[in-house]
Parts: sequence; C-alpha cells; structure tokens
Amino acid sequence: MSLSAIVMWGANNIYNLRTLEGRICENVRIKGKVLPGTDISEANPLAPGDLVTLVEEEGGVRILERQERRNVVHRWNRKRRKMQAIAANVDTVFVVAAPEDPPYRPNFVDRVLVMAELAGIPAAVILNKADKAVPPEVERHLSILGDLGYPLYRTIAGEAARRIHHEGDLPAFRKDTARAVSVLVGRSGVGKSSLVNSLIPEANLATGDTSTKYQRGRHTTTLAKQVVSLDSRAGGAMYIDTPGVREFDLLGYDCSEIAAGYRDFLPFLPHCRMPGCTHLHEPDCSVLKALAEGAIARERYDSYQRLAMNILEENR
Ligand SMILES: Nc1nc2c(ncn2[C@@H]2O[C@H](COP(=O)(O)OP(=O)(O)OP(=O)(O)O)[C@@H](O)[C@H]2O)c(=O)[nH]1
Ligand SMILES: [Zn+2]
Repeated sequence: MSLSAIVMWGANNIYNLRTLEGRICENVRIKGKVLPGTDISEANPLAPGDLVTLVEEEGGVRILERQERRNVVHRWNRKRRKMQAIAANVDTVFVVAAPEDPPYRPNFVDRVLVMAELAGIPAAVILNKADKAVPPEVERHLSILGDLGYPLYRTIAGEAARRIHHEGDLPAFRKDTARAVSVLVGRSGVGKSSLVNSLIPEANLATGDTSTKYQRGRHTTTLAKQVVSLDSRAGGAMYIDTPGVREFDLLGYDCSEIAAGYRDFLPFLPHCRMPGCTHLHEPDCSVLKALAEGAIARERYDSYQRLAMNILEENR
C-alpha cells in the first residue's frame, strides 16, 4: 500500500516526514539510489515541503518517489556552485529583515523578492525587531516595496515581545498564514527562529544572541527546518525556517531573467531596442529611460545593477 507524505526536513538523505493523516515518520530513507521524479543534476533531491510517495516495507517505510512540485524556492549554493532547493510547494515567501542588528540591506531584500517572482511564488516582507527605531532609508525602501504591492508585517518576537507585551503585526501574520506553507528567508540574526517560536511555542527552535553570533560568525540554524503547527483544526500552518545567510546570491540566471524578477521593470522590458538588453548601458534601453524619468526608483535600479554586475562577472 502506498501513501503520501510531506518532507519536513532531512540531512544526508535521511528524512523526517509527516503523512497527510498527520503521522510523523522519522529517519526515512529513499528506496534505491536515484529518486524517481528527480534529476541527478539537482543539488538535493528533496526539500522541506516536498510531497513524496511512501511504501510500507518490512522494517519500516521508504520513499518511493517525489511527486510533481507546484513550485520551488531556490538559493545559489556558493560552496557547491549550484542552485539548491530550500523549500517546495510554498504559498508565500517571507523575506525577514530587521531595522538594525543586523543592519537592513535593501539588496538582500530585493534579491529574495526577485527569487520569489522568478519562481512564481507570492512574496511579502517582515520587518522584525519593530521595537527598534527604523532609519529613514529603511522606511523609504519599505515604502517603495509597499507601492509595488508587497505586503509588510512589522513584528516583535521572543524576549523583546514578552518584555513590552506587544508583538506588533505578529497576530495578523499568524492569522494570514494559518492554513499555508510559508518560508522565512533572512540574514542570520534577524529573528526567524524567534518568530517561529513565538508562533508555535512547541517548535522550540534554537535561537541565539546576535552580538555573540555576529562576532563569531556563528549560525544557529544549520538545516532548513520545517515546523508544522500541531493544531490540525487550524489547518496546520507550516513555517519553513531556513538557515540564515550573509548574502543571497542569484547566480543561476542571466541579466534578462533577473530583470523580469523586478516587478517595477516589467512594463518597460518589451520596449528595449537591443535584443538581450542588460539594461546597464545599451542605447534606447527603456529601463534606463524609466529610471531617468523617475518611473523606476533609484534604489531598485541600484540593486538590479549590483546583481547584474555580479552575474556578468561570474559568467566572464
Ligand atoms: N529587540 C528584538 N530582538 C529580537 C526580536 N526577535 C528576535 N530577537 C533577538 O535576535 C536574536 C537573533 O534571533 P534568532 O531568532 O536566533 O535569529 P535567526 O534569524 O533565526 O538567526 P539564524 O538562525 O542565525 O538564521 C536573539 O537574541 C533574539 O532574542 C525582536 O523582535 N526584537
Ligand atoms: Zn534595457
């Protein structure tokens, strides 16, 4: 008899799964060498959120195949120099940032949004540590993103929330994600694990002190972990907490693909004169024209430019 299950997390090809009936299966292995439904060029055959078919065998269950993915969240793996799936079958990608400690990086936020656009997944922004003062340039970037239609939640998590008895927009976030699969992507120390712990106290993810973590460059979260709400009546919210990273590279794409991940560039892209326009220097580039006319925000173009230059350098 075969049954379906969702991958929660795994390492070294051993996975923890939850069947659709809610049964947890730990330390499950793949049957055979290559998993049907996957490609050997993939850095990892399964990611949190993947649906798999299981077979019940003597000695326990095995993973028989990966079911078709609705979508997949990727990240460039610097060490292995390939795209790595960090989550699959996702409803929303949340880029988590903080006003400070670690400092807000507009380029990082834009890159995660571009990745979500290219994967066809709705995206939103969480400004955690909203108990701290927000610098004006951070407000400016958030308002540009708001104008582009990205929802924003200003949250307070963990100890800070308990101290001031206020969680900001966390209750609204909880409500909006109650039946969904959500992925949290952010730099190390912005408070992703604290957020998940505040949402689901049973989750008990390890959280760290940023100051020490920062100085030593230690990362608390080493594996993408999927935390499943135990309240099945509420639909079973799933939060995939991904390891914190310093940079979010998008090197698996070329410039024209990247530009299509900038929502604000889309109306202009069909009007560039040069085929394969990189929007960096070409004559009659409609993106550069829109920038000059103020129809594209300088901050957004700057982050595109940096990303495009990275890609050109990498492919040289
Ligand atoms: N002031 C304030 N501090 C917070 C808030 N949320 C989390 N923190 C603190 O920020 C630090 C880092 O939190 P974590 O939850 O470990 O951060 P993370 O993003 O999961 O870090 P990685 O696992 O390295 O990716 C901890 O000391 C938390 O207590 C908040 O809303 N306000
Ligand atoms: Zn152009």
